[in-house]
Amino acid sequence: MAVSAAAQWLQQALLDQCSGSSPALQLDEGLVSDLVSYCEIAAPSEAQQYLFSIVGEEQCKDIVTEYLRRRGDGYSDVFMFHDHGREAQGETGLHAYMKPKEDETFLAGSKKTSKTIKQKPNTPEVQGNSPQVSTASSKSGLSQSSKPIKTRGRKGGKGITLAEAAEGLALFPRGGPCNCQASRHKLINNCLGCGKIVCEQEGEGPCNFCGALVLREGSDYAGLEGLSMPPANDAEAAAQAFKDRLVEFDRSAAKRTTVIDDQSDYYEIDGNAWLSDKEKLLLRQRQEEEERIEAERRKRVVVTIDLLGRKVVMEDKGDGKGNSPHENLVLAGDSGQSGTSDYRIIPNPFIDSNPVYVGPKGATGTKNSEKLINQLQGMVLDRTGRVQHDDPIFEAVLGQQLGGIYIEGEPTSSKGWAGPTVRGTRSSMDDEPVCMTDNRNASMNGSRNEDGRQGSDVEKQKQENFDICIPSSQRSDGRAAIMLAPSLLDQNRPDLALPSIWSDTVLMPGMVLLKGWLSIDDQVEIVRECSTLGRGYGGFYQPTFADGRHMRLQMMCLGKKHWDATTNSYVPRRQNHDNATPPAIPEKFSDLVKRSLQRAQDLALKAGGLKLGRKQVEGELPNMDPTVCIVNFYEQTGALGMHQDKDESAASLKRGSPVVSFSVGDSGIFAYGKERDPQKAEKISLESGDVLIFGGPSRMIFHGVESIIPKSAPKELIDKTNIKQGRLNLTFREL
Ligand SMILES: O=C(O)CCC(=O)C(=O)O
Ligand SMILES: [Fe+2]
Repeated sequence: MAVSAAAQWLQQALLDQCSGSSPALQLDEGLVSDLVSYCEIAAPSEAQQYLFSIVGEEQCKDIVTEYLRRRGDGYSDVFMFHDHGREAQGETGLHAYMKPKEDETFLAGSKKTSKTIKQKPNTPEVQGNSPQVSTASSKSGLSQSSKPIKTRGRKGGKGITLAEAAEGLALFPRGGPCNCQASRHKLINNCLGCGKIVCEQEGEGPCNFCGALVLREGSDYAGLEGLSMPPANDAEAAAQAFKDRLVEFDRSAAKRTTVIDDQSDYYEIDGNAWLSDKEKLLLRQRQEEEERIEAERRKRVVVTIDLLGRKVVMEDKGDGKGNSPHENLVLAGDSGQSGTSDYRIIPNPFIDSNPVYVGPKGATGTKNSEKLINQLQGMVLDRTGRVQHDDPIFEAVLGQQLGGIYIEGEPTSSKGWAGPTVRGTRSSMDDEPVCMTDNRNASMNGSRNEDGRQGSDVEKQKQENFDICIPSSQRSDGRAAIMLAPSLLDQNRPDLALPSIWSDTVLMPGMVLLKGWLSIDDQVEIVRECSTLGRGYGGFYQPTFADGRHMRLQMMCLGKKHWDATTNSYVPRRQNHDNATPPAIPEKFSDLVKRSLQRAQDLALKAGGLKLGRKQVEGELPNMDPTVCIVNFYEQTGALGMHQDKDESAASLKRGSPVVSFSVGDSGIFAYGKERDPQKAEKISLESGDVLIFGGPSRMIFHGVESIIPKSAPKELIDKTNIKQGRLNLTFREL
């Protein structure tokens, strides 16, 4: 092995110190040789320190100085004696690797002595990003050269093994210390000594904190494969292969891992430090798009508020591709009139029975009613008569009768819903009658004919008067009357706890109720006859009191005279309205009156005989031959205030000639008593077919009709006559 001249000089200088009679040193030749060998591989400062500690500073100070000078590796005395142990830093700003103290953990299994790197001024020892081996020899032997050595297995000297790096034989490109923890600069690796996260700013090399070597994964500097010894046997080879697999698995774990960040669902955009501006913009756009889609979806929800059913129904109309079957569907008449109508209505999708179109033909009646009907043409009602929406015209007719309006479809049963058996308000009869209905007949005042009605006038009158039934012209095609449901006020009105009367009853002396005495056939005949008469000359009209108030009913008089509401008297002509003479009382009616009176007299006799112990009953319920009949038709809101029937002749009244009253159609709450005060009155329900007779001692009772019970008429009667909702009453008297 070649030995440098400096080493030879040092060896000789030390041996000289050991020779002579009084040698300064007592070292044998072998020891001196080892000492020189070590100095040759050590850095100048270490060699100096080594010699001082072995030989003694006093003895070998000059020798060391000369030896180092002879080595000629560029270190100045100043450096050697004053900068010992300090990390060398060249003009390139690169750090030389310094081995940690021996008691510190460095690289597993490495206990090499560190070497301080000699750095020549203005001579970069590191080129590019690759470290170069410093001027040092490998441990295997002393190097004669101060030039960088080439590493094993690497061409061009650009790479070193890990072992060499661990020995401190490499210079690494280093930046200044950085604590970004790889958030600003890319990651090099974690320091295995202290855990510090080393970034590219710091670069590979000794950890700035603890000095342990930190290399990036797969570093060119770290020839791990070069370090590994070939396996000694198969078991070791298998173990190494297994280790390599585990290490590879660990290294590629990040690539195989999919991170699902739930929080990103909530679009924490602005406050998210991990997003770039571009990513934020992208996420914001995506968020807006999703919000827009959601808003569109919500718009497609249909909400139906069913007031009567007391429920709110929501229907999602789906994805918008397929509309609801009801959407945009406008019900139309036969001729497609909906296309031209101003009142097209989208039907309620949640009612079982679809609404139907109001036919073009309205009811016969006054101009006002015709106008109303005309307005309703083209509108859509459901079969119950419920209005499909809040059109003002519909609202206008809600509180009124839709007389004469027909809808297409099956006939509607008036028993379609169940109303209470008895209901009414106390207040309705407190005062004198007040008009609560429309003035549909008011226009008739203008057509008053002083001369009475004859010929064509009569025909004209037939078209104009009120009809208690649905007109026959509209019946033939099976159309059914619109049945307006009772108002909420009606529905919620507390029922009066009236005693039910199921059979013929003597209510008081001279007052007898014949329950259901009129057969259905009788009732049908009465309705048909009154409908015909009512529409004709001298037929129905709405009377007006002297003070201008309208009675809440339709009236016509039959027989000898007409009752005048303005004068409370019987007159031959309807001078207060159209000067018509009253139609005659049909024979059939008179016959029914006589027969029913006979029955009532029988009952009164029995009751009177039992109650009063008298055998003479003639004074209690006399016979009567009807000469006049007042026919009243009460619509749903109709009523009649408390009154006495005292306009007949004095003789008739004195005799107690009875009033015979037939009730047909909807039931009515009938109040009666000895006083006008309705609060003190008895109340009974007069139902279709009932006959009430009051005469004799009861002839002058106060009585009135408090209210009408909607839809309480017998279905058979409606089916056979198409009578409108309301109550028909006929009172027969003898003048
Ligand atoms: O409608 C009724 O039941 C009574 C009618 C009445 O009292 C009358 O017309 O004078
Ligand atoms: Fe009366």
